[in-house]
Amino acid sequence: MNFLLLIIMIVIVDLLLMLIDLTYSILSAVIQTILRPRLKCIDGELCLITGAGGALGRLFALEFAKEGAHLVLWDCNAAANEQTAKQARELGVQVHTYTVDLSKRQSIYEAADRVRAEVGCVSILVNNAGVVAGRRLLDCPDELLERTLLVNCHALFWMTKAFLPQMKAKNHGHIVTIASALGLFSTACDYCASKFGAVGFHESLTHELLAEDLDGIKTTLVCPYIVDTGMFAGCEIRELRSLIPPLEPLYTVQQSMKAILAEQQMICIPRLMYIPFLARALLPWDANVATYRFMGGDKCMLPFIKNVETKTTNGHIKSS
Ligand SMILES: NC(=O)C1=CN([C@@H]2O[C@H](COP(=O)(O)OP(=O)(O)OC[C@H]3O[C@@H](n4cnc5c(N)ncnc54)[C@H](OP(=O)(O)O)[C@@H]3O)[C@@H](O)[C@H]2O)C=CC1
Ligand SMILES: CC1=C(/C=C/C(C)=C/C=C/C(C)=C/C=O)C(C)(C)CCC1
Repeated sequence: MNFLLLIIMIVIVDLLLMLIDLTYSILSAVIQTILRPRLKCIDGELCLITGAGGALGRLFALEFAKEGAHLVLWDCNAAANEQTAKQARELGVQVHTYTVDLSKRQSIYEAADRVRAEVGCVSILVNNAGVVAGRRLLDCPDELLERTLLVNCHALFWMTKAFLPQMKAKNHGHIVTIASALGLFSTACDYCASKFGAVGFHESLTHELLAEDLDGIKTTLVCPYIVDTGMFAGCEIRELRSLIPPLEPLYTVQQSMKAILAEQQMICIPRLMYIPFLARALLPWDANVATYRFMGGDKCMLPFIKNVETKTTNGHIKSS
């Protein structure tokens, strides 16, 4: 009887402590939103960015360079990657480039070994590379569907397995996942499943680090809406699109940088994207379908898919 009482007391005390933690977390999140959070210094840190030859990857590289971080840039497109490296070197930081195919696990592990031997310990990892097939499910070759999952989702596992051990050894590091608003709510596109996977990976990794009390290793999840980089050229919602225009690439990266340097857990860009995310969880399915239809979210990928089809017919689109 006394033992049962003791257990109940412990649970009540734990519950009270949890409620204090919960209130503190909500209050500090509100205060962080209102006040300017303190940004950490990353001068001299080694930052690896994947997809660094692409639009957002290049801007991330330049922003990290401005903060004084040395760079390791990965991309499958060597020429574009070198172009990013050239611009970053002009900012006075050391830059090392690697041509890596992120859809191949072995290629990731081999490049990671080379980085460790040739450059040193990566302390900031920005998993930015991403692809989309942009076809209707039944029209899409299996290899392209597979590539979306390999690059946008599986690669996150291999990258983390390759670079987390050194971060753990020092209890110091930061792993950034560039996912998407389409990792929080979906529309008709092969890409969504891979980005949902990326969000799930980020969350479970974060829980694992917390459970091991590795509080020196931070994680940040970035979930942008459409960014004007060309990756989703044609994707649009109905006439109301001026309410939610595509994001400027530089704005997207600067907002992401603020979140990373503030060691923020997650950022939706723009904040408006929290609404469909919450609606997905709170409203019945049919209510969500009604809002999708009203906003044009149900068919937003059709013009993009048409674009891809046209380019494919003209032979401009790469299939791997
Ligand atoms: N643009 C948008 O609307 C949004 C983008 N995002 C995410 O942001 C990230 C960056 O997007 P963005 O800059 O627009 O895209 P880009 O296509 O401009 O850049 C992606 C880069 O990754 C490279 N890459 C593709 N596949 C591989 C691979 N297998 N191995 C190594 N590198 C590869 C690409 O090379 P190559 O050009 O040769 O294929 C390219 O240089 C992606 O994760 C994307 O999903 C999130 C929200 C919105
Ligand atoms: C579905 C949907 C919307 C449209 C979202 C779109 C068009 C997102 C595109 C995101 C992209 C391209 C991300 C890339 O990573 C609204 C109108 C916001 C709200 C209703 C539900």
